[in-house]
Amino acid sequence: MTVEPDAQTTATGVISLRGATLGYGDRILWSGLDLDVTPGEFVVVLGPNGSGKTSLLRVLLGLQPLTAGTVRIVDAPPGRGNRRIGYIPQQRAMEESLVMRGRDLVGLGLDGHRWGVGLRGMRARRARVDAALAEVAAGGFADAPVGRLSGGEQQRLRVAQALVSDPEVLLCDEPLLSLDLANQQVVSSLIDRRRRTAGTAVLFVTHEINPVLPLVDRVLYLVDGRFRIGAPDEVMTTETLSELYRARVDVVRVGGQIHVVGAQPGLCEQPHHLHDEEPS
Ligand SMILES: Nc1ncnc2c1ncn2[C@@H]1O[C@H](COP(=O)(O)OP(=O)(O)OP(=O)(O)O)[C@@H](O)[C@H]1O
Repeated sequence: MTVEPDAQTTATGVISLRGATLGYGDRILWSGLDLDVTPGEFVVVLGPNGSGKTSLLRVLLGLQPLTAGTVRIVDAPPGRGNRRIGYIPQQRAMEESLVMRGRDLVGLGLDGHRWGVGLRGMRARRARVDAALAEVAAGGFADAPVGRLSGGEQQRLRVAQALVSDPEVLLCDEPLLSLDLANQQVVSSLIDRRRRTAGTAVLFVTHEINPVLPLVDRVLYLVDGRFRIGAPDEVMTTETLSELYRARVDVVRVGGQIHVVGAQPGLCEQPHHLHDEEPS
């Protein structure tokens, strides 16, 4: 007798979606999504405003149920407060009046009970926080009130908070937004180092692929209920994106960067200075 394997036994990824559909009321954001993200893989999620990128992260965080299909993340259905999942929320400046120290912010990423009570537990916890701070080179400002730190410094602390529990999956929602180029590089190389050294799988929502392009293994591109998944060279082409957008979209490569011209607002690069380049 042949036994049909179920979604659980066939799952090969630390993130695994099968026939996943998400809609709000009559509106379907995406449907029939099959995706396995393997340990150490860097998957970027792209798409115009409102295409359902953040909603995908909310599903994986257990904050939003699927309309149909199945989802598993680190061997379990999504649930709140799972320390095997690190999450970097959208970059927002913290209140200037926020007096919490950086090291306390990072400590919020740790489970209380895992470190035990008493002096030994406190020491172990502190050592873990110190290690996370060192990993993002934030030791120098760890005791300052976070409200007084620069956007880049705050973002390094958010990365440390997401990584302090040694997660197997890192979910990032536009973590480079409003960072300057130097800090974009700092933050993306921190994330890259973690997935290379610890095998943490990364799902990275962004509007701008170029700052992370050298790191990307696969792209999940969502447009108006449709999607494509594949290597950047497969997905980021004039043909594929025109098909997805159902309109002419030119993908132009300039100096190792990818520019998308003619798509809906919210994704496009500036379309100027690109006219002489060959679409790929
Ligand atoms: N709880 C909800 N109820 C109804 N509609 C919702 C809910 N949450 C999100 N939406 C809608 O779903 C759509 C997708 O939202 P989502 O935030 O996932 O998009 P996104 O791709 O991350 O967009 P952006 O690039 O603008 O951040 C939006 O139109 C949003 O208004």
